[in-house]
Amino acid sequence: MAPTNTLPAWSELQAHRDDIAKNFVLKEAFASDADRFNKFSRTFKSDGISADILFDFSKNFLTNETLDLLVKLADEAGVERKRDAMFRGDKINFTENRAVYHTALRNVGGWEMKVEGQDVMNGPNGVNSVLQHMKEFSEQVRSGEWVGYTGKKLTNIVNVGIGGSDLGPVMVTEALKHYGAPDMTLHFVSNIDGTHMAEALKASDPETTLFLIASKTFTTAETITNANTAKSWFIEKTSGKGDVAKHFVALSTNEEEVTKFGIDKANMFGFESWVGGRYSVWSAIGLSVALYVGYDNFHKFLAGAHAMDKHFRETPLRDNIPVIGGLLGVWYADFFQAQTRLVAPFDQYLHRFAAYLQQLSMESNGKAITSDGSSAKYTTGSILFGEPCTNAQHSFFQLVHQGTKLIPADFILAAKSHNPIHDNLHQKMLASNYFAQAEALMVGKTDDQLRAEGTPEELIPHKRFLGNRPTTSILVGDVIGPAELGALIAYYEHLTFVEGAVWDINSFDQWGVELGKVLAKKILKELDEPGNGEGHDASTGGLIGAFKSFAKI
Ligand SMILES: O=P(O)(O)OC[C@H]1O[C@](O)(CO)[C@@H](O)[C@@H]1O
Repeated sequence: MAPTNTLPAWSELQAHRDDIAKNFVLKEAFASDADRFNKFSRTFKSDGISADILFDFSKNFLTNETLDLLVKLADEAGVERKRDAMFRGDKINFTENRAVYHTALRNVGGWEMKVEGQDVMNGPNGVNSVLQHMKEFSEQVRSGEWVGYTGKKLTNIVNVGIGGSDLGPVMVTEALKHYGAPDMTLHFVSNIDGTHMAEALKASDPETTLFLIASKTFTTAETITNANTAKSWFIEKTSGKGDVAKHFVALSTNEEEVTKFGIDKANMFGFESWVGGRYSVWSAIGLSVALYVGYDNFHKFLAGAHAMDKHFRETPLRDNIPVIGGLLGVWYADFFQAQTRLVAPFDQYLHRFAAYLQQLSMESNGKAITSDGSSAKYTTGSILFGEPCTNAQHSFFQLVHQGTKLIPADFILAAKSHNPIHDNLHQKMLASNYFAQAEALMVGKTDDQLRAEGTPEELIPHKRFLGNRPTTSILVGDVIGPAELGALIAYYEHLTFVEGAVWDINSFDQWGVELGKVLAKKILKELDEPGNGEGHDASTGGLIGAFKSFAKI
């Protein structure tokens, strides 16, 4: 396609942006249009999910004309065509020659889904058969029918995986803790830092521990090293009597490596190469979720995501919620030079949500090369960060309110708490902060207001809030249950897709993580050889030498 910044809508947006930047004051836009909230909010409703989710985009730099132009840009960039290609199973991950088909994993609606003419849902290794295996296994473990080598129920789950084979399962099991089996303890070991595994093993009893070795490729150095350490520990602790087949299962696409590791292929939960790591929580990689919250809840989680898929697939662009979210991402990044996006859930259960979204967003759209191999002449992927509120307010929100950078923010709140303790006071305080932060960021505080409060003149510049800082407020109409969580994650997946489609980059590869891996492999060998390694710059060589001398290696 023609470079995105040469599309007609791009220059129209640029001209429009100059106008908006000069004249657009959010609070005045509300004052002059009583209908603004209705105009720019969208409610996500679906049969697949009992609660409505309200997406309020009205506190963004948006007018009718902005939305028209952004939709025009999406049209010209072929967002719908690219979306349809994804749902058709085309190989849109063109640098790896793969389809991008995580939507098939949650296809509870019975869509026909094929890759290279092959039905991916049915058949011996199809999505439905893996789901059935996950259902049976999770039910057997939860009921105590599947026991360890001494006949004890397995209640301690250790998931060994990194990146997408860790972040999704951690985030989702934390988010759904309310639904978790009370007798089950979960550990997620990802880091190659031995401390991570050592601490998990310290808290584990081999008789009751189930290891899930989660790796799409089953070649990731950290995961395989951690898995081997876990296996040695298990064999040693059980004096060789422990039955690996009962205590180790694999979640992977690579049967050969799984078998080499010593896991019976009957205990392997497979998926296909068209599932990207950061999109894999819906696949066998989500087994820890099914074990912890039960298969029915896992199924609801899939159903919530499918409901969002349906909305994304079928809704015209102007009302399409992830499309609006993605276009706003482009709008701020490319036309307002916003470098970051803040996602702050007002929900303690979502305390790993931003960490999860960091991989989703930054591994997907941290690319500078477009589909024809040329460099993008515009800004792409934003830096995503976040923490749950109200904690974040007492930490980095100072910069969001009064710093020099524009930081568009998403705030997420559930109308109902799973823990309405103290007569729901906590939830009401949480909600009041959710409303107050977005309002404060928008309305700011003027010098006149400060003066009226008696602020000394010399403090006025310090206490002034310029306001006019955009937010998107997402309000879940009930508690955040499995289906609502599924829909929220799918919203961000599709938002990321839309951004990547407009930027004309491949949101589905991750070559940028390779170089460091290769260098680390070489240096690992050098640590056991004399000297400071071969061919390094003076700093790297010097550091290697200092490490060896400090650590007496
Ligand atoms: O599941 P695997 O193959 O072990 O990969 C783990 C992670 O490593 C990455 O490839 C990045 O290094 C991610 O994309 C992926 O989620």
